[in-house]
Parts: sequence; structure tokens; C-alpha cells
Amino acid sequence: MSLKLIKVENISKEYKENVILDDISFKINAGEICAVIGKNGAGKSTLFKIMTGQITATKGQLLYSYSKKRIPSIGALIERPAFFNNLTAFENLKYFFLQKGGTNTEEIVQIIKLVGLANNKVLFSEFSLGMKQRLGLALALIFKPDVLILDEPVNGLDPEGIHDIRNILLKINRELGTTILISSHILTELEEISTSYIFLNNGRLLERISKEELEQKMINYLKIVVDNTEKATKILEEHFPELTYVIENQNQIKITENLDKTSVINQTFVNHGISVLGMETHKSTLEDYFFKLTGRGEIYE
Ligand SMILES: Nc1ncnc2c1ncn2[C@@H]1O[C@H](COP(=O)(O)OP(=O)(O)OP(=O)(O)O)[C@@H](O)[C@H]1O
Repeated sequence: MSLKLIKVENISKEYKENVILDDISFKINAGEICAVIGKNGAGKSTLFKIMTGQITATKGQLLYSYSKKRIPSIGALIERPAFFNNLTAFENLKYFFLQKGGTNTEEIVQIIKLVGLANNKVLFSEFSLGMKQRLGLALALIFKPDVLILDEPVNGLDPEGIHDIRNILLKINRELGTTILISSHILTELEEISTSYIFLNNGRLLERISKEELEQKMINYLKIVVDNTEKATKILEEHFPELTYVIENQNQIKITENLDKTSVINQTFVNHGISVLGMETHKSTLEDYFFKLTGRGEIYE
């Protein structure tokens, strides 16, 4: 069973009369890469700032559990860190590492290699945006945290920069077991790496869902092409009475609900001597799903 690492319990945040986060609760397992998705102003950064202790919640509590011996360490990239213009990547990291109590500078070498800035003699003032983001990520990773919280780490990067950050995140998740919470408006990018999703809207949690559950929900319909529609529909009614279907044309059946049964339907048809000539699932995108969840369903239908 997966280890529950983070428990956010009934967190609310208010600024004066404004409710920014409203009774948010969810759990994160160790090793997850969880995407936090929401429109501008949904409350993503506020949630991350509470989780990293930068601000306090008005109500609710946050529990981090690891083992009885220690609580998990957290690294974060929430706002752009201020680096020294006249220092290289290594020199900048070394400064912050020593300042935060680090001693073995060999650890910096490992991290700087990981983000692809090793042996780089360029001063920070000459860095591209991609290099700056990679250095920011290196700073978040410098003490090899158990949990990494990243607020829009690929914002403004070109496709190559996005690709680089994605590979670094997958690598640290795989090799170091780092649990990652990440927000971004590039939903296709989040789809590439996430194992779970949290959808926020106007400070409320709309849904917390695993990648597998989401993939099932993103399948809109299943089309089955058979040699004998009449016989096939009889079998559907007999074996799958809960299914809703329509006959699309002479030999095509469209199923729009209970779409997790693709392989068992196929097998049942074959067992009853029906030739399945084709099966096609139609899948919506994460963006379609997000629009539907936040009330722009016409695009999803
Ligand atoms: N210190 C503050 N005082 C008052 N209101 C604030 C403060 N910080 C954030 N807010 C408000 O809280 C709301 C949520 O902001 P937040 O930055 O958490 O959203 P977000 O989902 O990260 O948005 P974006 O995608 O634009 O980064 C916004 O309406 C913002 O104006």
C-alpha cells in the first residue's frame, strides 16, 4: 500500500473578506507526481505557499508524515529565486547551499549535473530563461527533498526548455523517489508526467483524481464494428444490461456509458461467435475535461 505523505485537511485562506481557498482537503502518496490545475486566480500558488510554510492558512491543518523518525523535507520553486548576476550556476548554488547549512559541496556537483549546468562558466546575468529555470530547480533540489513543490516551472520556456525540465522531473521522481506537486497552464505537458490531478476553481477543490481514473473518464464513447448487429445487441442486453448503446449504422454499435468494459465485451462477442471487425475508443483531452469540469462543457460533448 502506498505511503500517505501529505494530508491537507479543510484548509481555507482568507484575505480580509476574500475567500481565496475554501475548505480544501486531499492526500498525496509518496512517489506521486500530482498536477494542480486551475485558471488564473484559482488559488494554486496560495495553496503551494501554505504547503511550504511561506504563508499560514486561516483554517485547517496540514500533515506531513514519513516515518516515525522524521518528517519529509520540502523543496520548492514558487517565485523566481533571486540569484547573483556576477556568479556562475555553481557559485550561486554554493552560496545558498552554505548559507542554508550545507557542508559537502560534492552534493552541489551532483545536482548541477542533473539539471545540465555542470562546467558552465557563464555568469547568471547571461543566462537564458531556460537556464534560469533549471538553476531555480537545482536550488529547490539542493538538499534532495522528499517533496518538490513547483509553481509553473515551465512558464515562458521554449519547447526544448520544457522538454529538459520534464526529463529532469521524471528522473528525480524515478531515481530519488521524489514526490512532486506541480502547477502549469500547459495541460499537455502535465499529461506527460502526472500520475494524479487536483482541479481547483475559485478556491474550491473540484476533483482529486488518479491518472488511471481520469483516463477512463476521458473516454467518451466506444464504437464496435461487428458482422451481426442484431445478435450483438441481444448479447449486450443479456450480459451487460446496464450499458447504454445506439446502433449507428448497419454494423456499428456506439456505447457511451460504462466504458471500462472494452475487453470483456470483445471477449463475450467472440465467445458467442460474433466477429468483431473493429473497436475504436474516442478520448477527449485533459483540456476538454478541465473545461467540462469548470463549466465549459459544450467543447467536451
Ligand atoms: N497577499 C494577497 N492578498 C490579497 N489577495 C491575494 C494575495 N495573494 C493572492 N491573492 C488573491 O488570491 C487569488 C488566488 O491567487 P493565486 O496566486 O493563488 O492564484 P493562482 O491559481 O496561482 O493563479 P495564476 O495561475 O494566475 O498564478 C487571486 O485572486 C489573488 O489576487
